[in-house]
Amino acid sequence: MYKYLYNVNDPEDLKKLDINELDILANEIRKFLVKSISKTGGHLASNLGIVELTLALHYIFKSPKDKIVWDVGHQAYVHKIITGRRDKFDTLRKFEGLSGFPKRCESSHDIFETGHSSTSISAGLGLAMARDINKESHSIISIIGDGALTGGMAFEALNHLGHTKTNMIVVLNDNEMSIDENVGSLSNYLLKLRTNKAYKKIKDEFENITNIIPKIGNTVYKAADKFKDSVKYFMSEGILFEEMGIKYFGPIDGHDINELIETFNKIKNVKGPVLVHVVTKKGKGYRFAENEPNKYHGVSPFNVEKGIEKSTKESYSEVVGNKLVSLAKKNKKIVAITAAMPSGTGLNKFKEAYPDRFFDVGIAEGHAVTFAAGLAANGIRPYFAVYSTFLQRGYDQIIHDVALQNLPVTFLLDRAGLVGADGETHHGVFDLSYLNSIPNLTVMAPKDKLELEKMIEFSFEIDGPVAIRYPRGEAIKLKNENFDFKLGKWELLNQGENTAIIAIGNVVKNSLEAADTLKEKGVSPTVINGRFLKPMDEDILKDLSQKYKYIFTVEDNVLTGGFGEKITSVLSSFGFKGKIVNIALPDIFIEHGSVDILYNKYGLSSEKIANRVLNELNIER
Ligand SMILES: Cc1ncc(C[n+]2csc(CCOP(=O)(O)OP(=O)(O)O)c2C)c(N)n1
Ligand SMILES: CC(=O)[C@@H](O)[C@H](O)COP(=O)(O)O
Ligand SMILES: [Mg+2]
Repeated sequence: MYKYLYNVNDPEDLKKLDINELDILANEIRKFLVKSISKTGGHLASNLGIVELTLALHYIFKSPKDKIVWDVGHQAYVHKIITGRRDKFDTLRKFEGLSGFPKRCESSHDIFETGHSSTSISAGLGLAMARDINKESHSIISIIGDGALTGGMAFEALNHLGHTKTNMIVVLNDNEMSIDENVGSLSNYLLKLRTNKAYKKIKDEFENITNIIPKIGNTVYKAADKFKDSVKYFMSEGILFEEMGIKYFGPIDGHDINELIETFNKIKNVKGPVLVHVVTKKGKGYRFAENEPNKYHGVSPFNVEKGIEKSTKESYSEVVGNKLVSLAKKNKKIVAITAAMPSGTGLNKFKEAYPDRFFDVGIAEGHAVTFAAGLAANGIRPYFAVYSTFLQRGYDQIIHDVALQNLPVTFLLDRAGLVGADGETHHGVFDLSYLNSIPNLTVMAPKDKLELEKMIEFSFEIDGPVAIRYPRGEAIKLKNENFDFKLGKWELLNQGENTAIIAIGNVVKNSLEAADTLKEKGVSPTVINGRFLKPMDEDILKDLSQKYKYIFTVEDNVLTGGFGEKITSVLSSFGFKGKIVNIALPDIFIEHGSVDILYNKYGLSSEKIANRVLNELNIER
């Protein structure tokens, strides 16, 4: 089935192939990607689009001496395939398997680890500066997508790069898509560059001229630069990158392997910072992904012939989207904000229903937070739906721009807790800790769908900042519902004796199940839904401290600074003499793998919670 794929075990093997053979290899890689990812799940469309670009980079540069730095890293599968990891693709994103992102422990070709967006130019510049300090000689190539380029860090890095005049290559992989449609004025600017044929033609002619002039010292380069400058001023309203001191090359066809190789060959020795603008098609070669690249950005296993079939399960993100739409119908001041994740956060429905009250700011979480603060300072009620892990980008802004002024901004923290296959970079396991210490902020976590809806309604009644965190995946409905919902008041789910389990959010379910198991062993724990992290229910805690010998806390957050540690400190202030056991995630970065496997490994499954209680109580299992 494959003629060349299995012959490439190292980038050097590419160099034995001619252009036609590389083209055939590109098609084989696409087939392999579709077949393999349809079984494991993973990031499909971005990788299908970047095949020729990856081959050309590895063809011209000599990795790992030359350093290839991926932005976000979700599009590094082709790079993994040709750097000796092809045969591990059946383990992709599975527990103890290949990571979905670059990982230094996996290969010397993975220079810099990622998962979050817009880091590649900063990291590349750091590598380049270190190279210069160390007096080494190699190329640094950062590959950034048009979506990732909307992130503030990328601009900060370009600003720095142009100023330093360091030798470094930025490859802009422009497929006109973020996960969803790309947004912003920069995206419009790239469109202009892509479609400005006249500019491209003159630039091509300019490049032809410079190629035939004998290159004597620096003089010709300088003259050519000057000429290029004048063309630039004549033809364009101002080329952003050139104005920043970065030489712009492109746009070039990212599926024409010959053009890519020629371009990289030409620019590899150009002095100073260079940006190569490459135009690609997201989802290239697989009909379904080409037609709906957003749907095929990140996929679960699917049928190759039929494509992805619609899930019948309702996710927490959908619950949020629907609830916000209904709330916004009644309250005209409600607006919704996303940082480039309208589908992921369930805000697409809001976008359709209220396009004028919906804002996609691009991959710009920090900006989104302060933008929300500005809206709130002028009487609007913003709801910013964002993945827990990405809100880490807006931490100072939450403190400085929102909480300090006690502004009514609601943060909807999606993908809180363990997310599974994306691993270390994407688990939302720090939010309870990082939000806990912020004054004025109310922090809640629902145990299920109905409580999440209630919390969203409730947040509108609070005249100050609110954060609600909820997990990735299917929204569950538990039996116990007590909507006597008051600020800072917890919910008693199960009245027991001697022992209490206080759980927050997604692990309330596991704690209830653990209590059922424990009953069979003669232990009857009280189970409490600790729905508010902040403020805490000190009345319940006081009561427990007087009546109970053992108190267990359960959270899908790191132990340090989280729910359990806070309860421990409140209980000790009440002079609690019994034993407190905090069940939480350890002080390490949690690897990728299914949530069930990770819950089991880290003691958060119902079985592991029950066993822990029995162990502490010295009761045989
Ligand atoms: C800080 C941060 N916010 C959001 C995301 C989610 N995210 C992952 S990939 C992506 C789109 C990236 O678009 P682009 O760089 O153009 O790459 P493409 O998938 O189009 O190849 C987004 C928004 C992220 N990884 N990091
Ligand atoms: C690479 C990235 O950050 C996103 O594509 C992320 O993997 C999406 O995660 P979900 O599948 O949870 O939406
Ligand atoms: Mg893109």
